Amino acid sequence: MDSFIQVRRDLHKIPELGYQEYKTQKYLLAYLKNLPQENLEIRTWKTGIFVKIKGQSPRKTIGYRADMDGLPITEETGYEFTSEHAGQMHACGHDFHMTIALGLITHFAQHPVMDDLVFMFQPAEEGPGGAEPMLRTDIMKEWKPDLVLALHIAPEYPVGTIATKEGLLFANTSELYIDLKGKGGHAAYPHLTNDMIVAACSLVTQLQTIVARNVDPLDSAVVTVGKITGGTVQNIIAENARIEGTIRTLSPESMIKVKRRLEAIVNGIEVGYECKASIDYGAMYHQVYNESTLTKEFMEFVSRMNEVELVECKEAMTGEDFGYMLKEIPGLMFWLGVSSEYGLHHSKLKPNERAIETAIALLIRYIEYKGKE
Ligand SMILES: CC(=O)N[C@@H](CCC[C@H](N)C(=O)O)C(=O)O
Repeated sequence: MDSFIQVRRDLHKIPELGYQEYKTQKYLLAYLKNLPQENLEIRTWKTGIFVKIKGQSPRKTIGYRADMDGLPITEETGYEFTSEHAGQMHACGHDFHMTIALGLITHFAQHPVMDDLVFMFQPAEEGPGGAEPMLRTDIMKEWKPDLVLALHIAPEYPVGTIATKEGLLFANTSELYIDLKGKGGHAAYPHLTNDMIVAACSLVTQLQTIVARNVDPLDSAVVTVGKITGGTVQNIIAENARIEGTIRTLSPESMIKVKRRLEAIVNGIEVGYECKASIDYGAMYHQVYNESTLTKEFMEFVSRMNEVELVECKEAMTGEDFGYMLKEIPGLMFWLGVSSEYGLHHSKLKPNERAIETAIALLIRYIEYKGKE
């Protein structure tokens, strides 16, 4: 198992943003080429990789997806194996997800398995999204799994915990980019300008009313602004401002309603501040919806294992483009407890590496169990 911890550390050092996972792909390919090749077929797609393992007497194909990209975060973990890429970090556990996939491939490249297995190393989960285009590839059409699995690390659960639920697990998401253009000028002559800093501040405040006043309190939604930029220097009134954020809803219908309300507010800003505004929704992810029968069966399987504790969790407002795979292929995603004081997307996230072994052991047994059906 120490070798997989080393793999995780190697991957942790080289985080790359969506569709720039060149070093990561190279590392994974070099690792895969060192495995016994008899039952293995490897194909690449952009910066992603498909790996097929031939089963002994396949009645179905089991898919497993691992995302590959890091985030634009400056790491502050203090790790000896800290990110070598300034301003980029594996702060969402994709180094774990890939290592666990390699652990499974390593095992099944050397031990017989009944069903065919297809592993997908997927770029750009954090954006702009790699799952949907990967689904449309000819490789995927040829190797399409009959069921598909994925996991996500969960800092809030102790190592040894597996958490999931039937139905909705992760929210619908949409990125949000709003550009405001007004009239800049001298800081001493505000009456001759349309200040986009003031417009942006007002817009951010008004956006908070969507969840507070337009979404049914028994439904749930999130409108988060994560970044504001604008202006040039302290004594010039800003001509431009940009707001970047994300919208989360529990249903695709609520997403449409939230966006209609948001557009009305942005129109109001245009009128009120005599400026121009443009909205770009960027990448949108379909909800992660766990297929009922498979999830029930998986949860029963996990609850029978002494080494792990099963938690039936609530849905979360996180997003995952794995939702697109689950829209077309029955399957499920689950949370893997990694016990970190700091959460996902935090510069100090330190997932406990013992969870790698938990996940590999669990999934080997589950895949073997599915082969006996
Ligand atoms: C598990 C997780 O943290 N996923 C990301 C997905 C990002 C989707 C997209 N870039 C957006 O911000 O809407 C998340 O932030 O939930």
